[in-house]
Amino acid sequence: MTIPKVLTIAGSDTSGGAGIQADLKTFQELNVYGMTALTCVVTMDPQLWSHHVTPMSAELLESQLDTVLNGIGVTSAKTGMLSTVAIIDAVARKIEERPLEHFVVDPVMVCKGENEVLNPDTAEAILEKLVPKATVVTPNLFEASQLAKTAPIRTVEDMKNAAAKIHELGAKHVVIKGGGKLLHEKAVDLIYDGQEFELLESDRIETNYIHGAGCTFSAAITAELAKGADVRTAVKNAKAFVTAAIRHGFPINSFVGPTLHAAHRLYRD
Ligand SMILES: Nc1ncnc2c1ncn2[C@@H]1O[C@H](COP(=O)(O)OP(=O)(O)O)[C@@H](O)[C@H]1O
Ligand SMILES: Cc1ncc(COP(=O)(O)O)c(C=O)c1O
Ligand SMILES: [Mg+2]
Repeated sequence: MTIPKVLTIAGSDTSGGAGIQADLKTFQELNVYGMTALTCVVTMDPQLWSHHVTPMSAELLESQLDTVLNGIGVTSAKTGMLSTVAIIDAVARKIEERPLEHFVVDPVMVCKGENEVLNPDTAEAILEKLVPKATVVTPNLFEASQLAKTAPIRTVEDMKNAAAKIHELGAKHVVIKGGGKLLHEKAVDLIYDGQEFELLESDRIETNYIHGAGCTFSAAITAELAKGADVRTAVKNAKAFVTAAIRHGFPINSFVGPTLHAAHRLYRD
């Protein structure tokens, strides 16, 4: 049996629901072999749950990328939290040396529950260096407005406008996640391939337990692409996977609740 090999280039969420942990759990659920290149470690204050990000050195990240890209080989990779410009430069360089069949860029700029951009310099570097190489880029509403340099996105029309601008930056497919924040009764995501807009709608679930939903969604897209799906099918399957995971999200303390990565397997509702 051959199992597709995939790579996540992302940060460690010590609480286990987002970041590299969400990616690996998703890869496992979707029957692909997951490997990692760690960019940073995120820890939380036990009393206040404020986040602290400790970056890896760019050299250490490069060694991890060499291990996987040159020592093993993958067809599909995704990025998550990239904590410094040096790290983003290193990712861009390594991907240029060894082009991938599928490169999913999840342009993580914020953590849910935190209002500030992690680092404004990294937002610009992601836009310049990684988005042009992306098979799929998966911003949430805030990240889409940063990449497209538009006002806050509130409606489906705003999403379409931002998607067209992000496509012009060079991403082959743009997937903007409306999630729970759009002025809409459904959880709407938009796919744009430069030609056609397609809206994906699912029930909007009333819950606070959505930590790591974006990581889970982009990891599922990466896994589905690695198994041979076309982009639209991969995004649709990923949406079904993350919707089930959100439906069965659960609290792990008084601050945070992750999605349940096993939901698609445990509950078929
Ligand atoms: N309340 C919700 N109900 C149903 N789906 C949701 C909800 N919130 C987010 N989603 C979906 O989860 C996925 C991740 O979106 P989102 O949570 O906006 O990303 P991020 O975690 O990057 O902010 C998207 O497919 C989005 O539509
Ligand atoms: C390491 C890491 N990556 C990514 C994220 C973003 O998570 P989400 O999938 O909720 O956008 C977080 C949020 O805490 C994180 O800690
Ligand atoms: Mg996100």
